[in-house]
Amino acid sequence: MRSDAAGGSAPKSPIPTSPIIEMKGVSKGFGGGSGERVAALQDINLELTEGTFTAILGPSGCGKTTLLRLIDGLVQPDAGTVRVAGHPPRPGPEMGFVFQSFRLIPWRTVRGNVEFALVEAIADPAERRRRADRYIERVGLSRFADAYPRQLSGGMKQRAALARALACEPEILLLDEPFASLDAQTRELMQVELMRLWSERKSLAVFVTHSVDEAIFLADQIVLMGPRPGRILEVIDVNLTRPRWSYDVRAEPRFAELRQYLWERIRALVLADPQSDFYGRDEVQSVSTGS
Ligand SMILES: Nc1ncnc2c1ncn2[C@@H]1O[C@H](COP(=O)(O)OP(=O)(O)OP(=O)(O)O)[C@@H](O)[C@H]1O
Repeated sequence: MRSDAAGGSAPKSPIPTSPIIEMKGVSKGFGGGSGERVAALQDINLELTEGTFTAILGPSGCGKTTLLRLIDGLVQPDAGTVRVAGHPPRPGPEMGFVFQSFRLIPWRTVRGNVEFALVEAIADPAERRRRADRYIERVGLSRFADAYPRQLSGGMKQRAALARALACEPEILLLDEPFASLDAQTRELMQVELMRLWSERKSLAVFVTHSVDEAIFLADQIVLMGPRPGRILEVIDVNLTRPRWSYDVRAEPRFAELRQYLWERIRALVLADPQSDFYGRDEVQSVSTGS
């Protein structure tokens, strides 16, 4: 299933081989409104290795979030197995989460939010503060460490949420459309910020997104999913040199090639999905995915 979509010619990035996350034959359904079971994911087989950044890309409702929830153990599969470092998954400090909606505690400051996430991992309050301040500094929020979430812009809130997740120094970082609510410019800046932070520790990262450009900019590999029930169609190696913020990666022929290939595939999936608002419509052809 792994593919080098449209025959990319860039050098391969060295991807280690030991799988940390393993999903075998995983299916998951939810109870529908009229009592029937609606299949969200079907026969998911996926291995994710140490130090890799994986983007999960696919149309709305294809099960991207459900796949993340299976990895963190908050959702259990109906069939198949999920293993994290050889064990059934369970939420804990080795897994960090970043959400689109930030989920900061409104009555705590930025520092208070980060420290709170460290309570279980670090018993000594002074050490906890040092760690929190280090990560707040890393995301460029030192001047706002004593600010409350309501005093921050969307981009700053997301940086605070990133600091909170990264301060726990997780082995696995799960990100569910973390930049979807940001304006286009802030979103691009946050993508670079995330890449800088991730490249320092290279935890295994799984990033859910609707954006083709975002997936290509960030990921070592893109898991392309199809809808209803959600299934993996293809795993594509990105094969673009890192760090990608240090040159105009979007002008690379490989970037354009991947972008066109992925957009064509997603467009075809959406047009063929009877439950999609765009089912059977041709005018979608000219719509750009943007970032
Ligand atoms: N707790 C739930 N109860 C009932 N149905 C659910 C639940 N969670 C997800 N679903 C259904 O499972 C399917 C997959 O949902 P999921 O949120 O994983 O998809 P997604 O690809 O992340 O969607 P989007 O891109 O729109 O955020 C959808 O049809 C959704 O309605």
